Order: sequence, then structure tokens, then C-alpha cells
Amino acid sequence: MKQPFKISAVSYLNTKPFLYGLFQSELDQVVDLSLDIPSECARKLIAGEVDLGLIPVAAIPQLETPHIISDFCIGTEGAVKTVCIYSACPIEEVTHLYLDYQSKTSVALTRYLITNYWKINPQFINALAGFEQKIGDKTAALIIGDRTIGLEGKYAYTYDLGEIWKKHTNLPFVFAAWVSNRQLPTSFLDKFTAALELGIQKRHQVAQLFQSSYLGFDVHQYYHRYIDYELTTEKRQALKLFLEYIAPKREVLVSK
Ligand SMILES: C=C(O[C@@H]1C=C(C(=O)O)C=C[C@H]1O)C(=O)O
Repeated sequence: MKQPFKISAVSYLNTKPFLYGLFQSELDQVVDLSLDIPSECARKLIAGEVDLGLIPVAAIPQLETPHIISDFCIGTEGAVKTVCIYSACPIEEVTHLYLDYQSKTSVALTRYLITNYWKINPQFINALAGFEQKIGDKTAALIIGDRTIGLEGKYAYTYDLGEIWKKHTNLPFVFAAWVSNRQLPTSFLDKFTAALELGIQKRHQVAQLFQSSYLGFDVHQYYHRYIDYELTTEKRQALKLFLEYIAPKREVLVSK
């Protein structure tokens, strides 16, 4: 039997439509899938432990020969709901800011917005597990993914980074994309992208499947209004701008 394609995908709720598509296709027979926190998806692809990953886009410049696969991503056209800075005081007064260890893109996005949008100078702290407990007084935290579910209204101030990026650039944003570090066979890629497309088309059903596990959080709305899965030309432009900022010396081909 041929070696399966090794894939690392994000273990959060936003990725379930993609997984649904993969399991509905015949591909589940030829892929070896692991679900990981985003920073680990990036590490595995950079280390060559997987052939393909749904990785934080901030890690793309660290790959030697990145290939962005498909016209799908984890993106947003504005507010995203699950990438936020939580704070007990207005952000202008924050002195310490914890950066989620599960993230790569939103950490870079936070640094970008702190400098270019808010123009403030808090001390950044690379967080370890359990950092959410440290929010209070003048200490804030960036939290991403499923751990943000249920935090709405818990802290006096919430800053949605998709929304702030949109305000600042008038562009959508891409958090994660399907990326390989070498050209993969077209026969596989065609099936893979068809599976992703199927999953996105059926995300209404996926939302129904998962809704009962996320009480108080509207999964359908999350999949249709907040997360935007299409890697459009405008999103590619936004991605280019963002990567040029975080890795000015490294040119990455993001257009098709
Ligand atoms: C919108 C999200 O995007 C995530 C944010 C990432 C990051 O900051 O590195 C990586 C993967 C995405 O799943 C989220 O998980 O809430």
C-alpha cells in the first residue's frame, strides 16, 4: 500500500466543516490526519513531520517552498468572534499583554495592531497554559479558538482582532491556510480541494451536528457570518500585506 499523506489540521470548531468534507470523501483512506493546536500544526509542517497542514499564515515565511493549497482558508471579513484581546481596563491602559501560545498568526496580528493601530507600548508576555487566569487590573490577554467560547461579557473590554484589522485596513483577514512545503501530486490535490469544498457547502449540517456541545454559542452563525472560508482575491491581497509586514525580506507567492 502507498504511504498515506500526513496532514495536521487545527483542532478547533472552525475546522470541523473541512474535516466533515474529508471524511465524506474517499480521502479518509489515503490520509493520516492529526488534529493539533495551530502552533503545533505549523511546527509539524516546518519540521517535515507532515506533508500538508492547515497552518497559521504567520508561519508561511518559515517554509522553504510554501505552496498555498485550494481557495479555502480560516478567514474573516470583519469580526471573527474567536480571536480577541480580553482586558479589565481599556487597552490604552494595559501594561502587560499575554500572547496565546496556541497561536502564531494572531500573536503577530496583535503586535501589528498594538504598534500601528493603537500605537501603545505594553510589555508582551509569551503565555503558557493557564494564562487566561492572569487577566485583571492592567494585565490583558490575547486568546484564540474554542477557549474564547463562553468568554463573551466576562471581562470589561473585549477587542475582536478581525474587526480591528478591518477598521484599520478595510480588508478581510486570513488566519490559517492549507499549505504544503513541496508540490503534491495533482491527483491528490484535486480530490483534496473537492473534499474541502464539499465540507464548506455542508457547513450548515456540521453546525447542527456540533451545536449541542456549544450551548450559548451560535455555531451556524459562527460558520456563516464570522468565519469566512473562501480564500478570495481580496483575502490574498490582505495576506500579502500582512506577510510583507511580518517578514519583509521574504517574498511569498500568495496569488494563484
Ligand atoms: C479564527 C481563528 O483562527 C485561528 C488562528 C490562528 C492563529 O492565531 O495562529 C491559527 C489558526 C486559526 O484557527 C480561531 O481559531 O479562532
